[in-house]
Order: sequence, then structure tokens, then C-alpha cells
Amino acid sequence: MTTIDVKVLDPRMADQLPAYATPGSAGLDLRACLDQPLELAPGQAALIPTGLAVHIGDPGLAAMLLPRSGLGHKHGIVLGNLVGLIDSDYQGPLMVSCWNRGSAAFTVQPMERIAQMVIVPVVQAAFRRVESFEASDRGTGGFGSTGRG
Ligand SMILES: O=c1ccn([C@H]2C[C@H](O)[C@@H](COP(=O)(O)OP(=O)(O)OP(=O)(O)O)O2)c(=O)[nH]1
Ligand SMILES: [Mg+2]
Repeated sequence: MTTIDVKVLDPRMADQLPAYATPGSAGLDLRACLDQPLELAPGQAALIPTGLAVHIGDPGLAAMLLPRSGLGHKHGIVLGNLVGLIDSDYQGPLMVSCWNRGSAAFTVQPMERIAQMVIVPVVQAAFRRVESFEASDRGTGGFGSTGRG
């Protein structure tokens, strides 16, 4: 198990550090540290604090923020940036852009679980400039070049 430093920015999160809900969970639920309910009109997005800061510290790791499937599918509550990427050297407050992509208003309740965070491995690459690539089977074909279905 990898250990990541976390700061509690909102005292309500002191006994709710990120934790896997089941032994096989990939995601860690993040909560909306709001003082009052926040209504999101259809199409509206809001940046919501999670009450936490994390410092991943290892350039070989990052965190990705993803929607919770129930909120996204049933209520249209996804992320305004579609996916949040947390750099390993970021030390600021962990924020969630909550976007109501649905057609009905949705009220986010204080401390409700609004998104999930996945810790993922990252490969940092160096780029070597070349004039031509070694031939590959695909070559330059893309964007449907192999057919639709
Ligand atoms: O959903 C998110 C996305 C990002 N961040 C934080 C952590 C991340 O490391 C930092 C920068 O994110 P990103 O690089 O995606 O945003 P940017 O618009 O490129 O900002 P910057 O110029 O600061 O890199 O913002 C969050 O708290 N939540
Ligand atoms: Mg950036």
C-alpha cells in the first residue's frame, strides 16, 4: 500500500480521511465541504472544496478525479473538467468541479460524496526529436480509419 500525505483543511473531514470502501475499491470518495446546500441549475458548474489537501510527492503517481456513477448516470452530476488530474507536486486544496449536465436542478448537500479519486501510476517521458518514424502497422491512419463498428 502506498502512503500519501494528506492535510485536513476542514475539521469536519478530520475523521473522514480518504478510505477505500471495500478491499477491492479503486476509488476513494470525496465529499462536498459546503456550509449549506448548493443548488446547481441545469448546465451550472461549481468548484467545491473537499476539505483536504494531498501531496502525492512521487512523480511516478498522480490522482485522477472521476464522477460517481450513480450521481452521473441518474442525476447528471459529473465533473466540469470531465476528469480532474492532480499533479504529484500539487499541495493546494483538493477541489471538485461539479457540473450539472442534466435537465433538472440538483442540490448538493453538505458533506455529500460528490466524486471519487483514483491514484494512478504515471510515466514521465523524455522526447527525442526525429525526422521520420520507424514504420508501424497503423502508420498515420486514425479517427475511424479501420471502419466504424
Ligand atoms: O479537478 C481538479 C483538477 C485540478 N486540481 C488541482 C490539482 C492540479 O495539480 C492543479 C492543476 O490542475 P491542471 O494542471 O489540470 O489545471 P491547469 O488549468 O493546467 O492549471 P495550472 O496552470 O495550475 O497547471 O489543480 C484540483 O484540485 N481539482
Ligand atoms: Mg496544468
